[in-house]
Amino acid sequence: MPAAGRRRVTRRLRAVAPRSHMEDEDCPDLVPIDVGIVQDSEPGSGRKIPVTIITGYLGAGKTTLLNYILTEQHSKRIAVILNEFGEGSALEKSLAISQGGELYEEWLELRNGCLCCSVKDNGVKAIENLMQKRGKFDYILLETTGLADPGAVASMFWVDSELGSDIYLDGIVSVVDAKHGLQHLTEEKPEGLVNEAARQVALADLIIINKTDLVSGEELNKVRASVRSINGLVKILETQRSRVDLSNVLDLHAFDSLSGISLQKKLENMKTAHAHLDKGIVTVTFEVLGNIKEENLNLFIQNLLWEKNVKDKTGRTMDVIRLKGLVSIQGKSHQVIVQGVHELYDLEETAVAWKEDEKRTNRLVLIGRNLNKEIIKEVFIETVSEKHESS
Ligand SMILES: Nc1nc2c(ncn2[C@@H]2O[C@H](COP(=O)(O)OP(=O)(O)OP(=O)(O)O)[C@@H](O)[C@H]2O)c(=O)[nH]1
Ligand SMILES: [Zn+2]
Repeated sequence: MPAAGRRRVTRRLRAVAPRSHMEDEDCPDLVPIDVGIVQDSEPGSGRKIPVTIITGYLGAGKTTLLNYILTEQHSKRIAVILNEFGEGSALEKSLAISQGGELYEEWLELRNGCLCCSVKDNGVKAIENLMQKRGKFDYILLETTGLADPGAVASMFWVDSELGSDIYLDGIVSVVDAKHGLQHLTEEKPEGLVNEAARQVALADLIIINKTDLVSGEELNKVRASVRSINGLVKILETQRSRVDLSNVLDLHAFDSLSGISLQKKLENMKTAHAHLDKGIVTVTFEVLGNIKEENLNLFIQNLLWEKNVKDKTGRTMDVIRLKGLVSIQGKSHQVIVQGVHELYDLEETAVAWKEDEKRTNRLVLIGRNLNKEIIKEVFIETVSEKHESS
């Protein structure tokens, strides 16, 4: 990999990251593609390429989903990065040759216009490699290893997206095994450890419950209910052999202001999940009327995500994995969308204007552990009503 062109995440951060994240040595930075001159002369080349992260527990059907997409006729030019960790039915045509300890991915061009390669790592290097083939594809699908934390991978793209990178994070899709998913999701982990399967569901913008051929309707209902109790916001599809309408997977715009309108509908229709007493991941949602100051909102979010000083009744830290919301910021005529993944978050004005006769309001959804709706709402009200001197 060329050292030239490497850039640290240091300026123009849209997604706000605490310092600890920025200094995280485990977080490989993406190499921005050198398109400077070409960009202006070639029509459409300035368009950013969406990346969808495909996650899901070991053997759930991620590779099956990507193979399906690769072999379907769909007039889309999709670059697919398969994770070859599991044996599965990965396209064996693709090669990953180890040379001097470094992996070199070979990209295969398929008959339907798609590109494919398989990798052993988290796939970020494969994307760098792929970007040298710009113009040959319009979309990137990235399979992560079954035990990966998709939040870490997502954060990399998200932070990078405003740094002149040519890609942006479109959404996180999680494949859940209908047969074994319930067992994975409800498995108790020692205190302090996160259940990876549940985390993948918590972070997802779309859930595909796969292998429905292996379960009864009753079992399927249980898996669906378990998924829903973890993530009250996510869209759920059910499949066999991961056969899914591509339009449901691509272009979710889950991380940009375009998702504001669909988020609004979801928030309005959302029923608050029952308060679970267990240690599992849950979704809580609350609404507070009024107009808030941006700096106060920042303070609230940073206390929650960075300082982690919001505790539940028993003193346990509320651990927020995913945060979404639509809020009313003083001085802004449009609704503002809040997005958070782990410690990164971002505020962006949407295209939806507050109507004159409309009550301005703030709706927030949090997915994570040890969340207590009443306490969070109280802390929110306290924080946004405090008079913090603005400069
Ligand atoms: N019965 C049944 N088997 C399926 C279905 N979808 C996938 N499989 C099988 O399940 C196994 C695992 O599928 P993969 O697509 O490799 O799963 P994966 O999530 O990529 O697995 P890892 O990469 O190892 O984590 C394969 O043998 C598939 O053929 C389905 O809908 N029904
Ligand atoms: Zn796989």
